[in-house]
Amino acid sequence: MSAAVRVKICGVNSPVALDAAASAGADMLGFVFFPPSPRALTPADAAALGALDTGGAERVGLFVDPDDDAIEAVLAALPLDVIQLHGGETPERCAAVRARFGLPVMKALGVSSPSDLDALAAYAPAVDRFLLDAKPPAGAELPGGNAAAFDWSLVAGRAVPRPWLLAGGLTPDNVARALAETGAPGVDVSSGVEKARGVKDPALVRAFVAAAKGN
Ligand SMILES: O=C(O)c1ccccc1NCC(=O)[C@H](O)[C@H](O)COP(=O)(O)O
Repeated sequence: MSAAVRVKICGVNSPVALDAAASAGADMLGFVFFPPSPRALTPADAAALGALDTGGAERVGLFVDPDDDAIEAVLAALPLDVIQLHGGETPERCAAVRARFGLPVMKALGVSSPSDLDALAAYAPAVDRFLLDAKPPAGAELPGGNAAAFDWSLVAGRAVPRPWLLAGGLTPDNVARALAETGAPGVDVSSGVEKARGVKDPALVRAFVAAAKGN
């Protein structure tokens, strides 16, 4: 029997969203610390959410090319279980963040061609997990969370040297097919469970987790 699919709901930015994801059985809750995002939290917002029960889900803090002070400020407000780096961080920077904060690092890599996966080998010693995502479409304002999918055949059956999540354009309607076609051990979603940009829909969150976990 294959291991249970791990599910991350990203862009959790309200008590309603947190409760929906936690009660649906999400394994990871993503908190965005990138001010231009409509999903972004301030450290004060994070402190309020940090008081809520995650139901055992890991708290993942998402940063884009952060300096150490930015991560410090968040950690002072909200204990994190994982740091997601979603910018142009080098393997050396990922290793430095992991050493400085003593937390697992999940590195997001954009995928649009086979050669993008060559970077996995260089990052593997420096990180604990990968998130394989679509590259931002032309003109996008955000490096992620754009409801854009990539060609799943690029990662189908691929030996990824760390636990990983498939991301980009997933929805309750396509996640089971994405898992079947790629063999990914886990999935990440943001836009596909929103009723408006930056606003999670509890019913879509429940439907996504159920579809990903085969319930
Ligand atoms: O979601 C954001 O607002 C965001 C902002 C800046 C960098 C990354 C961001 N999201 C990264 C994620 O992990 C998303 O969940 C991932 O890109 C998938 O997004 P979507 O295609 O919208 O499901």
